[in-house]
This record gives sequence, C-alpha cells and structure tokens, in this order.
Amino acid sequence: MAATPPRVLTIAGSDSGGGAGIQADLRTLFACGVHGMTAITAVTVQNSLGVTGYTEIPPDVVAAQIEAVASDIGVNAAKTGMLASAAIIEAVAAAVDRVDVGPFVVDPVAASMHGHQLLADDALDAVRTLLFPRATLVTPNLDEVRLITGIEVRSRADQRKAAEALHAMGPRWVLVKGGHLWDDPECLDVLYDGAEFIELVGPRYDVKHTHGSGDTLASAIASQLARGADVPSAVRFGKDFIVRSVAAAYPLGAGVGPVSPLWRLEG
Ligand SMILES: Nc1ncnc2c1ncn2[C@@H]1O[C@H](COP(=O)(O)OP(=O)(O)OP(=O)(O)O)[C@@H](O)[C@H]1O
Ligand SMILES: Cc1ncc(CO)c(N)n1
Repeated sequence: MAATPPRVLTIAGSDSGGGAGIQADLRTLFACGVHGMTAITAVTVQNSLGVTGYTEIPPDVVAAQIEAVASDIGVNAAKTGMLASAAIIEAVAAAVDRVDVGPFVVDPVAASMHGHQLLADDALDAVRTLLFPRATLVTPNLDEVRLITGIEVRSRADQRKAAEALHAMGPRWVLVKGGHLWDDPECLDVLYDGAEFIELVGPRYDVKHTHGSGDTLASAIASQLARGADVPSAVRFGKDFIVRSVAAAYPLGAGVGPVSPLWRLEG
C-alpha cells in the first residue's frame, strides 16, 4: 500500500471540451503527484470554439461538496476557478470558514479565453469582499485586473500598480499574470506580498493553443502549497510548470487547443 499523497481541492466549473476548468485542474494535479478533489460550481457547454452555455450548481451543493471532502479526506490546499455567481461565492466563503482547506488560491475567473462570460456582473463585489480577504494568493489575468480594480495594465510598471491595488483588498499574496500583455516579448508575472515585488519571467511562445493556462498554473501552485512549500517557491514551480505546459500544447477541434502537463509524465 502506498502512502496517501497531499490532497488538493479545486472549486471550479466543468469544461466539456476537457481543456480548462475542473478537467485541466485534475490533469495538472495528477501530473504534480497529488490527489485531486472537486467541488463543481457549474457545468459549461464548451468546446475548442468557445462556451455556448452553462448551468450553475445550487450553492448549498457546492458548499456540501467542500465540507464532505474536508471532513473526511482532509484538504492540504484549495484553489478556485469559475464560481459563476455571488450566491456561489457566498457559499464558498462560508464553507472555507467552517472547515480547514489550508492555503487558499483564488483564480478569479471572469471569462473564457474566447470572451464568454463565466461570472455574473454583480458578483465582482463578492470577489473583492468575500474571496480576496480569505485568499493566500490571488492570480488574476489582466482582464480580471481591469474588472476588479479598474486599472488598465499596459506595461510592466502598471502590473506593479495593479498588484498594490489588489493587495489592498486583503489577500496575503498577489500574482498579476502578464500573458495578456501582448506587446511584451516575454511573459512576466509579478508576485507581491505588500512589501516586495518578485518578477517571474518566462518566454512568450508563439502558439495559439493556450486554453487552460490560468487553471494549469493555479493548480500547479496549489500542488506545491499542499506539500508545504512557501508561496514564492510554489509560484516559481508553477511558472516553470506552465511554461513547459504551453510548450507541450496541442491542437484540438477547429479552435483553440489546451496547454498540456503530459510532458511531466513522459520519459
Ligand atoms: N504564449 C505564452 N507563452 C508562454 N507562457 C504563457 C503564454 N501565454 C500565457 N502564458 C503564461 O501562462 C500563465 C497564464 O497566463 P494568462 O495571463 O494567459 O492567464 P489566463 O488568461 O488566466 O489564462 P486562460 O488562458 O486559462 O484564461 C502565466 O504564467 C503566463 O505568463
Ligand atoms: C469551466 C471553465 N473554467 C475556466 C475557464 C477559463 O479558462 C474556462 N474556459 N472554463
């Protein structure tokens, strides 16, 4: 019998195309050698061309999934993805107050990469006031930064300004991802704890297939937090992991294919 691996809970939506959401999270957690568990918040109808609809899971069922795994299996770290509505965010915040989920990574997913909305407009305030103060780390992309802070990031200096504004909302650490800073020849993610900026620089690959990159990064980070790593070490691991996963991305369907953690399982 093998030892029980670290356990990570993802609180997120299902992507029927298998590229992002819960499916990307479980794939990444598996490749990172931890046990993945799920609290599903919504079921999206999605393929490589985009999202054509979704249905939300009742908030009490989302909370019950979190409590069921925490009370029996135990959670060494948790991450959130698509949360869909203010009511689901309220249920998640209340649940993580009731049970111990360990370090809590909040990826404030607002839209799919095709621009389809995955979070109700009136849920932004709940993200700011209920999720961020509970977060060990928040990992917004630049569109989410604009929605949450009103700051339009156009440069690396703007990324730092945005990190300060986000940190003032209460998370312990902020990671402002620079994937959408299209003019930057590199992909720079800025990590901030209220005192020090840490720059994580990676190559920018000229690939179309980057579906699920945010989910893969946040799950890889959570896998290391579950092993007891500190946040800068976990984020450095995550950055290396996503760079290799973008390099291993593959085409799928007629649209955008997923990044892939399969490189970690090969040879
Ligand atoms: N073309 C690329 N080449 C290398 N790294 C990339 C590329 N695009 C994004 N990344 C990296 O992937 C991670 C996710 O970044 P991004 O800003 O794209 O997040 P996201 O928009 O939340 O992702 P998603 O595509 O899942 O919505 C970051 O570490 C970013 O630097
Ligand atoms: C379910 C789901 N979560 C997250 C994203 C963002 O990548 C997506 N496209 N779909």
